Amino acid sequence: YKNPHYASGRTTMVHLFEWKWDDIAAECERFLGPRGYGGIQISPPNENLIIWSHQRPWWERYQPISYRLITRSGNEVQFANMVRRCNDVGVRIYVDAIINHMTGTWNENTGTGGSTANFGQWGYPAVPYGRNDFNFPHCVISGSDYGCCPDRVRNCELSGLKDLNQGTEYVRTQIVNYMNHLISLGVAGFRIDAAKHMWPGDLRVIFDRLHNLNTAHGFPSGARPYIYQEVIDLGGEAISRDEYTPLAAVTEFKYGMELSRAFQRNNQLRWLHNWGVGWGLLASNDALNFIDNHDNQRGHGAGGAILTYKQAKQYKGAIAFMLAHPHGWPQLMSSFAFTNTEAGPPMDNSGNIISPSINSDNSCGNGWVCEHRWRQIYSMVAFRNRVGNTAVTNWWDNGSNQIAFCRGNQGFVAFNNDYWDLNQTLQTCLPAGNYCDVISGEKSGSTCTGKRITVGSDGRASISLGANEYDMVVAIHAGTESRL
Ligand SMILES: O=C(NCCCOc1c(-c2ccc(O)c(O)c2)oc2cc(O)cc(O)c2c1=O)[C@@H]1CCCN1C(=O)/C=C/c1ccc(O)c(O)c1
Repeated sequence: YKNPHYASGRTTMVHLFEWKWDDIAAECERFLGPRGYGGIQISPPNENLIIWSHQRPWWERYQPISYRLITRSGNEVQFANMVRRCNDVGVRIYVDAIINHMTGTWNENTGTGGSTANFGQWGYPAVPYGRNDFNFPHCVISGSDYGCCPDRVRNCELSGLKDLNQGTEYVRTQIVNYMNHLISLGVAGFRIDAAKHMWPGDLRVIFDRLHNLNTAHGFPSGARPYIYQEVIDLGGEAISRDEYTPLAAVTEFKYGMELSRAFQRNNQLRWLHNWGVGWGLLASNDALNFIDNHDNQRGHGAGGAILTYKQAKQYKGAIAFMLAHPHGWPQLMSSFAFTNTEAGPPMDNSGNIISPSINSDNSCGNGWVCEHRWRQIYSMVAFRNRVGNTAVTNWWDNGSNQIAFCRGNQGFVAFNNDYWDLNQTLQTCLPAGNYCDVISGEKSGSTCTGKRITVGSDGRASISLGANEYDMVVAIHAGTESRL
């Protein structure tokens, strides 16, 4: 369950938060496929409760009312079409699976597919679920439970959401059928939302009943779904992510928390020379890493001040480091712009999501940020694809916030987060020749729109990175995007 099954040469997933299925299919064909992205995490495709009382908040999609594939992102036909078109261009689809709970209790009780529910009776007729399918006695998790009481964290309601009992055969069957239906449609795996709130033993039973991936979508026979479990664990809680790593991969919230600290100068970059398990991070193959995600980019997630698109220069620096460093499997966030942390995606006054527009400079409009279309970010995806599993070598730093390192003889990257310029002749480990810096520009024919870097026969090059430049990174590699 720890292999993403990316098409060969691809390494990186992007979370297209709240995108519609037709728009994702188009983005696979016009951008993500050609640019070498490996996969997409999509928003929950199952029917969710409509919550107008909070103006359709982003978190209404985390309140299931059934497992029917009908949401504001589209219906089952559009879902299947998206998976087919993305797999056909080498881009995998991972489903955000909300299997811990159903809805909270609201005045509104209609779902995005028209299903209704009876919250007071724990009645979800569109599944169907009834009172016996939920944990008993009724209890709600309180803040102090996280530190003392694993049973309550698993058996009580998370923020008032009806808490399913995955210990019964009936509930397991409903969940497994939902996930196997998605596998039959060609998805490559799942994010298990709120995994901390479910018993590892129940999850193991559920995972082991999942079918192999669908070979008609290009997966090798016998391929198991890629599963990454959302376990927010920054330490100090009774439940540890180590209970979940024997099962499948786990979201590594420490990754983004520590890199956000470092790139905001609360830690010197030089300390990143041993980035990895030396920092208390999960083992590389167990870790799904990210700088920000849909929850902590809104500040109520774990870990304090997380870098987001709003702090663009530092954010691109942290993203570049994540993509340049071999540790773990990276996930990029692709957001809609927000100031209100409850707000849902751009929508018309009937509540329909407005599609991203694509500007002439390839950026997005209509309120979509499209970080995955930022040159500095997609260029580092190509860098990561190129350098493969080569090792970090020739680490250099200035004892402060200027660092540089090689990836085998395939790539070289340098960072300057000091208040003074970086001007050094450094070992790039690359073959002699001329390279375009893929951060300040890109290769255009036989010229560079940004910096041009000449590597000598000794592999050394003169690297300059001003403290006040637009970006704090220089990156060159042996691939066609950089090498002249
Ligand atoms: O203040 C809120 N919630 C209480 C504090 C956050 O607790 C939640 C956590 C949570 C937070 C921290 C933890 O350590 C933890 O174990 C769980 O996970 C969820 C997962 C869901 O599928 C749906 C939810 O409503 C939540 C949730 O409310 C607002 C209003 C309701 C949704 N929500 C939110 O803030 C929604 C947050 C949310 C939604 C989806 C997620 O995947 C997620 O990680 C967080």
